[in-house]
Amino acid sequence: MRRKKRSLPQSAVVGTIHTLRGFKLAPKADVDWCEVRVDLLPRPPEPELLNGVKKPLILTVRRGDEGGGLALAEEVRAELYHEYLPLVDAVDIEARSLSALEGVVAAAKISGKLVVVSFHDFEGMPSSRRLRRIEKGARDDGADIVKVAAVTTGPRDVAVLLDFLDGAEGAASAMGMGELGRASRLLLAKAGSALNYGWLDKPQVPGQWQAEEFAALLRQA
Ligand SMILES: O=C1C[C@@](O)(C(=O)O)C[C@@H](O)[C@@H]1O
Repeated sequence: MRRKKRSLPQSAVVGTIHTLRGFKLAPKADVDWCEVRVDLLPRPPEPELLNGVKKPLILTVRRGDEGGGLALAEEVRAELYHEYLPLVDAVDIEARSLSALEGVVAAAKISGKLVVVSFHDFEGMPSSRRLRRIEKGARDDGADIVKVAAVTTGPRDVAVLLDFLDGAEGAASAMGMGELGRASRLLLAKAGSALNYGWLDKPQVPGQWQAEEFAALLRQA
């Protein structure tokens, strides 16, 4: 598949591919984008598998402490990003890995790929001020889209994510995990979150919708 330069997604539903079966489901799935979680797959996928998805693709290779499945040396992780870069439309890098992977961001920019910079909090909800600082740092380092996923247990947590979207200085994504995860995802996608994740094969994060169900609900919401 030839990869043309993508414009920024708007309220797009992303189906995550984190199992080999995910590659089979993706081509027919009624979603806007797909994400390949190379770190969660049993082995690095063959290029044909990525080409077979036939949808705009995000490449993600997370470290264990970022919610990923890989305990690899940073050079190896960078190599994986470089290897798959021509086959995708965007790369997703966790904010804390930006300095280690600055070469990947540079290569993505040169080849016209979108750069998504993510921040995850699997324990709670950061303050609005902290999220704003993270956004500023990410944009300074080249982020086209800044994405936050954090635990939403009560209305205040959802409000923090809505506020993050509302005050963002460019394209942004926000989503809850846990108790109010699903409810927050519908609301945030409707409120303009650029990328909104759901599972294709099996749940990956507490609070995700099945991706096609999510897309259908959003059309009605
Ligand atoms: O950053 C994200 C968002 C996510 O963690 C979620 O909460 O749906 C799912 C991940 O695969 C993706 O890289």
